[in-house]
Amino acid sequence: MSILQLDNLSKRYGGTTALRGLSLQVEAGSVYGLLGPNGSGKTTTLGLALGVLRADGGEVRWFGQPISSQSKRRVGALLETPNFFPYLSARQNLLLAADVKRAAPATVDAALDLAGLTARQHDAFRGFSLGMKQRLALASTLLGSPDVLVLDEPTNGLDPQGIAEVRELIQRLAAQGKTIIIASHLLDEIEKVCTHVAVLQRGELRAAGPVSSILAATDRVLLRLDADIAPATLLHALGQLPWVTEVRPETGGGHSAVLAPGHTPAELNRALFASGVVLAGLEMRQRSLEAQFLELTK
Ligand SMILES: Nc1ncnc2c1ncn2[C@@H]1O[C@H](COP(=O)(O)OP(=O)(O)OP(=O)(O)O)[C@@H](O)[C@H]1O
Repeated sequence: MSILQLDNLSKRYGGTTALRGLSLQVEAGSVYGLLGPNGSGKTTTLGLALGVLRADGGEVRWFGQPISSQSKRRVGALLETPNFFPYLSARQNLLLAADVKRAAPATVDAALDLAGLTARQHDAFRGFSLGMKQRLALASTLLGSPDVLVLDEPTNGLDPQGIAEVRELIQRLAAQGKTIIIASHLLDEIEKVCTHVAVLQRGELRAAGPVSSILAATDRVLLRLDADIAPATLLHALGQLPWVTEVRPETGGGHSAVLAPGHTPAELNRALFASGVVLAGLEMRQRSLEAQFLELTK
C-alpha cells in the first residue's frame, strides 16, 4: 500500500527554486531516506508532505487521499528539536506533549518503552545525555501511536554514542512495522537504517529505489587472472562486452570493472570463459554509497 505519494511537487521561495517536479512514492513498512546535501530540498519536501508548507504545484497524497486532519493523526513528525522543560522529568514532559497533541496519556507509557526510557522516566530532562534527549524527542512523535514517522536529520548534533542509540531506536520502530521517512545528508545513516532512498540535488530527484539496488547499480568487480593468461587477453575480452565499463588495473593486482545494472558477476565469468579467459578469482567490490553519492550530486 502506498503510504505517501508526491506527484510533481514544486516549491519556490522568491527567486529560489527549492523543488522542481519531485515525484516519489513511499510504501508501507519501508524506511525511506531522503538523501541530499544541504540546501537540496529535503526539509522543503518534508514540509510540503506534512502540509506545513504550501506547494506551488503538484500533489501530496497520504494513504491514497489528499492531506486531511485524519491522515495527520496517523503521522508523527520531528522536524525540529522540541523544547522540553529541563527541570521536568521525561514522563512529565511527554504528558505535557500528549496534552498538546490531544493524545491519550496512556500512549506515554508505550512511547517511553519504545524509546528505551522507562527506567529513566522520572529523571529530569536536563540530566539526560544527547542521545537520551533525542530519544525523548522521538518518543514524543510516538504519542498517539502514529503509523508513520517523519524525521528531519534525526541524528544531527549527536555524539557517536547518541547517533548509535537513535539509529537503534529507528531500527526498532521499523521492526515494529512503522513506516519511517528520514531526511539526512549522511550517506552512512541512510545506508545503515533505510530500505529505500531518494537522492536529491538542487531540488531535483537524481535517483530513487531500494537502497540495495541503488548500491548494486554500479557494482565493481575485481578480476584476477590465471598466471598463464596475459592481461591484454582479458582487456580484449572485456572490450567485447558493452555492459562492462570502467576497466582499470588495481594496485593490489588484477583488474576491476563496473557492470551495468542487471548484469551479474556470474554472467561476466561465463562470458569471459566463453572467450577463453579463465579467471583465478572474481570478487564483488561494491563502491561505497559515498562514492556514488558524490558522483550523483557532483
Ligand atoms: N524560508 C525560506 N526562504 C527562502 N529560501 C529558502 C527557505 N527555506 C529553504 N530555502 C532554500 O530552498 C532550498 C532548499 O532548502 P531546504 O532547507 O529544503 O534544503 P535541505 O536539503 O533540507 O537543506 P538543509 O539540510 O540545509 O536544511 C535552499 O536553497 C534554501 O536556501
